[in-house]
Amino acid sequence: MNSPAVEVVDLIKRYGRTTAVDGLTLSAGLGAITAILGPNGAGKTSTVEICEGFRKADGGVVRVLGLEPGHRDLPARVGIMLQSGGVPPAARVGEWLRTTARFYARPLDPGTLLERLGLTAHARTPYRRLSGGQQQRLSLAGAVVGRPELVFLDEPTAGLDPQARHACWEVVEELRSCGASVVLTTHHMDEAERLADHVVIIDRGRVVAEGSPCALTGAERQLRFRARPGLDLDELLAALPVGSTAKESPSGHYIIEGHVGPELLATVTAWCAAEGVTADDLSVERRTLEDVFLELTGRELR
Ligand SMILES: Nc1ncnc2c1ncn2[C@@H]1O[C@H](COP(=O)(O)OP(=O)(O)OP(=O)(O)O)[C@@H](O)[C@H]1O
Repeated sequence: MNSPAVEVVDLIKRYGRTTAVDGLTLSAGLGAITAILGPNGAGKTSTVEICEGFRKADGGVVRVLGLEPGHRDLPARVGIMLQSGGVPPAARVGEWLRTTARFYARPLDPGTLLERLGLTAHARTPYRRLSGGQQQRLSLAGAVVGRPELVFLDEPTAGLDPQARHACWEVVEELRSCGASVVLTTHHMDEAERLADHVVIIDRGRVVAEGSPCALTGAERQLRFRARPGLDLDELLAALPVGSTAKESPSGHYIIEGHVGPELLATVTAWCAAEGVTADDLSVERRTLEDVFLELTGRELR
């Protein structure tokens, strides 16, 4: 069997008294997109930067394409997109990407990549004059131009407009279809749901759940609707089949879980009618990855 693209076992990283990564174990499959999710400060960047060879671990084992991070063969095989920086401020967009491409044996065409990421008109612009989103797109181009076997993307679409996010997703999906492995961190649950084959949720330096987006969200469905805040949910629950749950979160948004079928739907709408409540946006949906994420990691700010 092929070994994974990235394997992390019992990883520990401390900064003084802070244990940022606390016995974390994960593996990112070959040819797959693995998304690492977690609240601020969960240890995502620390973990990824250890895999990239930028930081030293305090314990555990990490293998990247079967090699130790920092191994001299890795730069030619691995692309890295950092959260910021990585391009000299005075470097002109087109020139920098062409120069970067020359380090690799079989690079992608820099001009095509600039076109795909909407940077052609800025080819002669120095990096420091680009907007934040344009800088981000150039960093992505730099990470993939060498046709890497594995690419690490740290929050690749943070701060990008919707058009740029979609362009970025297409580039990442194309990488996978060419057989590359992708490890990305993100705070966008929709991004993970759309792109990832495997999602790893980490909190306080440990893995709290992992699986495909479908496996994590499960087959269970929810009934959701909007109505005036403060409905009497105990009364509604009394009318619902045993085993149902009802919550208002946030104010004026209601979520009913349990055996969501025609009977439950009819009961909820009949109850609303009897109470003179108009249920807006009534829908039956699967739980989202965001629901699962908040359940696992809580709602307090970090
Ligand atoms: N260089 C550092 N020195 C001291 N503490 C650090 C350092 N880098 C990170 N930390 C701490 O380690 C913990 C994990 O940080 P890390 O950046 O890995 O989290 P993260 O999941 O990437 O967060 P975010 O989503 O906010 O980017 C945090 O408590 C952070 O304050």
